[in-house]
Amino acid sequence: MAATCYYATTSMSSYPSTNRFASVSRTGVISYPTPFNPYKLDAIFSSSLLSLSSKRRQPRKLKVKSAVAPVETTAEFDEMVSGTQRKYYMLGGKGGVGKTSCAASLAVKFANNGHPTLVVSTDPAHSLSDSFAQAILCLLLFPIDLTGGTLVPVEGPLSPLFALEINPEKAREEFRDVSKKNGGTGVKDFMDGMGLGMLADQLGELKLGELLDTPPPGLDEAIAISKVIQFLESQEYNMFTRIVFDTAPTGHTLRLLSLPDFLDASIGKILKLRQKISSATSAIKNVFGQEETRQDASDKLEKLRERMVKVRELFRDTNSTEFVIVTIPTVMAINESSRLRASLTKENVPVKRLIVNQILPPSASDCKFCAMKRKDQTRAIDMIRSDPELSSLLLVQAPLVDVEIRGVPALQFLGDMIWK
Ligand SMILES: Nc1ncnc2c1ncn2[C@@H]1O[C@H](COP(=O)(O)OP(=O)(O)OP(=O)(O)O)[C@@H](O)[C@H]1O
Repeated sequence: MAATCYYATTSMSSYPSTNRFASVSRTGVISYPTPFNPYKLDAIFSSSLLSLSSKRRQPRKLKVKSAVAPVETTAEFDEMVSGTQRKYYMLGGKGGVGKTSCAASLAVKFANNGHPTLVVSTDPAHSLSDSFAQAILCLLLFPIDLTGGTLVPVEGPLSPLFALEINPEKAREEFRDVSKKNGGTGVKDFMDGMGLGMLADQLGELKLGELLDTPPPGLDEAIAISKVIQFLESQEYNMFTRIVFDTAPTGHTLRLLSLPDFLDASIGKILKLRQKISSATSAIKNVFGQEETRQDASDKLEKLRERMVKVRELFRDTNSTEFVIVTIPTVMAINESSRLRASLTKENVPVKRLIVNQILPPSASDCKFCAMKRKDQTRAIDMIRSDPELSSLLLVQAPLVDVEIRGVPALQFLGDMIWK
């Protein structure tokens, strides 16, 4: 069926041409986002904006033969932005679907709507720096980059926006050091030497060596998140009212969800064991003079356990946290999203929104490739509507744009299309 639409003719290579990408209502009327208005400063630094000089012309009427006709839903951004109490948004999904772009665009949108915001990447393969095109700014303006575990200001939004990339290796080392001191091979050797073989066997059961040498996937992220929570509790960071997490791909996230329970139990056992060792060997320890070090390690381990419990609680707190699933309109990605939702439900993690990213924009004249692709995407979107895990979620559609999303103006533009 033919539908009337407006088609803004601009050069394919110029960034603002993305305003051709529109949403299609049930009745087939296509509406376009508000005109793009980049910041001047960012325009200087962001390579994606070098071609801003091309002129935008007035839209003209065209007839469109076919287009993916998704049900028009909004992300209900009003609800996300309301209130000044702190809220956490975790964006996750299959690798490469656009988690970082969506997370960064949400962070920019929050900051532009009055929320001092922090966006954190806990994905071992960070791309937050790339997304903000911050490396360019770093070289010119800041002596630091996002990867150093330091909060980096992101220039452009109306309210403060900071970005942080956690170094998972460092976080893991911290855990390893603490655990080794308290229950790892050091203690085992010590106990063996003291003829406490039975307790040593119990340690063996915990497979502590394995845990420390080849940490379970998700451990890095759990520790990284717990560290973020830890420093957000300090007064210095009270100002942040929105925290956006760009999480690692699905598999990691799922393991992360069950990890706090596992670690909680393991660390709990280690601590109990530590108490047993303590009473059995107090006389010997006094001779060795190690009591203080061990107590210190015990305290650290206990703190780590508490932080893990907090991560678990945070993920499940409906009042302050939401997990947003990001996907693309392919059968494989949607199947994975469905499994992710099922696991999140099982773990009592609140999910309300599903972002379907990279939807082909409507076009007046599809080539064969585009027509096929569009059909494929329509089929995939239909799958969502009949999927028992996904159909109840708010389905938010994000168009595929013709340039890479890099830099604050680009993220703002994407954000204005997704977070409405
Ligand atoms: N709607 C979109 N239109 C065009 N390009 C997009 C869109 N969304 C994301 N991209 C591009 O796709 C690539 C991957 O995006 P992004 O890094 O956000 O994905 P990711 O899910 O975080 O990836 P990873 O799992 O590797 O961390 C980037 O080059 C990004 O610019």
